[in-house]
Amino acid sequence: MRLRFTKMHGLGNDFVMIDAISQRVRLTPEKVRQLADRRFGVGCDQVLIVEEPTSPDVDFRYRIYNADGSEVENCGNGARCFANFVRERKLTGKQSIVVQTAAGVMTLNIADGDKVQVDMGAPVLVPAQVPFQANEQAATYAIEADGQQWQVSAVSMGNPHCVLVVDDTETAPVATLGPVLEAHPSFPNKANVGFMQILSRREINLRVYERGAGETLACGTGACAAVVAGRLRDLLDSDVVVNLPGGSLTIQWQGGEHPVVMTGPTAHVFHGQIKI
Ligand SMILES: N[C@H](CCC[C@H](N)C(=O)O)C(=O)O
Repeated sequence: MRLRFTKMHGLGNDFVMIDAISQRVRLTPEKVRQLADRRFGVGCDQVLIVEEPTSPDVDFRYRIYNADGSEVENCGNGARCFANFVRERKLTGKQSIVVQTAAGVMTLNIADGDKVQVDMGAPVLVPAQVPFQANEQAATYAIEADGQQWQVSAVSMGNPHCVLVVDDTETAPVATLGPVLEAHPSFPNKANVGFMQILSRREINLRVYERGAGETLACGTGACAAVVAGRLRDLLDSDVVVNLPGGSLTIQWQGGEHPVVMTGPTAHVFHGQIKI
């Protein structure tokens, strides 16, 4: 199959974007892994596919695959790139784009300049819906991992996140503890693991070991989940600058059922074709 694609990134979290409206696309998990492979393929953290909408009140269907071939519910940096991708390809001229992912429906708003603001919806904290194994909902949970006990928050932004507070993201055990918590039995669908350093009530440093992709330079849903976790612990205010290795995002959350709003840049790298 010959495939046209566009390579984009959000703060270095990189994507192969595929327009499945103007071309027939049949991707198996194996072909996703091949596309994502940084030596034998194009190379990316996630593959994002734009499809025709499945209902009249939605502009597009948006499928998200991790580099390991797993289909997932949501991708924050990907949503920003998606918004610019569909406008760049003149698939829409709207400022506000309604998309359906495996997690449900979300609205992408194009902010000024190259910044894109995304209403990521309200966080889900009920353990069974994250999903996370706990008898009752709490701001933090004690779990055993790697021979130690950790206080973690369990937050869903459509996709599951495990967030812990560390003294210094530079020295945090991301490479060793990340994969252990990603596959921890308390998270039946696995988890993206966020290591958050509190700089002030309005700024954090964050590193994320992503489910199905490993540590990435940035994670949009991870930034949202970290701010939610920080507010649940009363460590953060409602508007927070999140510094990731690839750059900074602005996350706003008023608490409760309010949506988490993420604003940040996107970048176009190149167009290409590949035979897979
Ligand atoms: N690895 C994530 C999907 C991509 C999320 C991330 N790239 C973002 O910007 O939110 C998961 O398995 O839920």
